[in-house]
Amino acid sequence: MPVIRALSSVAKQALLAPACGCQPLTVAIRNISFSPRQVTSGSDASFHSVSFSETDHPKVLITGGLGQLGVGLAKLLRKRFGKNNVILSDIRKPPSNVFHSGPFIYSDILDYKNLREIVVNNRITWLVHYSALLSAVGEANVALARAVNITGLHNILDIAAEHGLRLFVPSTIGAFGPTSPRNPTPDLCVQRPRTIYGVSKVHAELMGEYYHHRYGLDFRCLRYPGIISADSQPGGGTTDYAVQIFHDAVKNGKFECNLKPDTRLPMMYIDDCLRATLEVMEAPAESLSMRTYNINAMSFTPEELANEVQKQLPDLQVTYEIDSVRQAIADSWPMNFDDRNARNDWGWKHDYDLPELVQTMLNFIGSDSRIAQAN
Ligand SMILES: NC(=O)c1ccc[n+]([C@@H]2O[C@H](COP(=O)([O-])OP(=O)(O)OC[C@H]3O[C@@H](n4cnc5c(N)ncnc54)[C@H](O)[C@@H]3O)[C@@H](O)[C@H]2O)c1
Ligand SMILES: C[C@@H](O)[C@H](N)C(=O)O
Repeated sequence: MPVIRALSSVAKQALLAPACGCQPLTVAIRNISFSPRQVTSGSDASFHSVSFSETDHPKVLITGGLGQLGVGLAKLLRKRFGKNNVILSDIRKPPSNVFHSGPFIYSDILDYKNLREIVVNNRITWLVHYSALLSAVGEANVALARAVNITGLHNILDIAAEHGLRLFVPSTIGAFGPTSPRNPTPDLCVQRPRTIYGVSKVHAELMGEYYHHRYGLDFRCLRYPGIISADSQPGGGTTDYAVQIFHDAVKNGKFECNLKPDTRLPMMYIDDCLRATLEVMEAPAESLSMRTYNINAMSFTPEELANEVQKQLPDLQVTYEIDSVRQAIADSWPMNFDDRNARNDWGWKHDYDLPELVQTMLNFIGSDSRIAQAN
């Protein structure tokens, strides 16, 4: 009998062992009983038992932090948790204002050991994973997008599970495709995106939820719409036109749009997006009936956006020169996003609709360019 018991225990361990064939590791964190990747030099049980207490400030690492969203998120989180509790990271060199505004560290998410070292040495408790190649640049470099968005995500998931981190990974309207209901798009429906970006984001949603159920990982994910910001540039997506129009309108009075005038997409002002991210990270686990939520604010077409901008800048001239890659992507994405679950579960509520968005963007960019002219 002891032999049978031993064999059945080995079989159980084998069944529970992750696909990478690593040894399972028992850690003293709520539900996590198995690590998905082997810790090479033996587990440090005392480290794992020092888990983040709800009364402490979290110690946050943001990957891919020098893109459109990371610097703004660091600013918001530093206001709440203290400057030194939020570390920005990226593979690019930070501009001097970012470098001097708080901790910055080099981190390539494809380097697993380097990531682990950063998490351990800085006693990280929250990880916000922003590194990615977006939809349009992803189509231009599928191999790199696959590496960063999929292999990189695997590193992040394993590190987060091993060290009991709360993990935020953004998804996107791009995680839906032409066979999804597009008007509106609910949280749960067919997801067959036709871009490497979308495929990698569906993969991230599913892997995060799987790690949550299998290893107890505290995975949280929001599907962002196209994000519009004044003081940071978008990184090569399909919704970038909705940022560029403001800069061109103020500087040149002319804008050439790369999407058709009637292409309707869900959009959000950056302050709403970053606040939603903080709110879902702080939401009590019991309030989350799902781990991946749609969030939305507004939906508009290039023509509707141009009309709203022209209320403030009547001389703006808009022409259309369609980019066939971006147009095909946009035509497969949601037109309206159904975010009722986020609103009901953890109280999501946006502040900015189209008129406030336009006013805020023009005020910001207008005052910026007046300052530049004066200098
Ligand atoms: N901006 C949007 O409209 C939007 C909408 C939906 C979802 N999202 C998601 O939000 C996240 C942040 O978006 P963003 O607009 O700031 O993206 P971005 O393209 O502006 O920035 C991404 C950053 O990732 C970094 N990066 C690339 N390869 C890396 C690597 N190997 N290691 C570490 N960093 C690497 C880049 O240097 C870049 O600074 C992304 O995951 C994106 O998919 C963004
Ligand atoms: C929508 C979002 O994921 C990004 N802005 C893109 O267009 O690729």
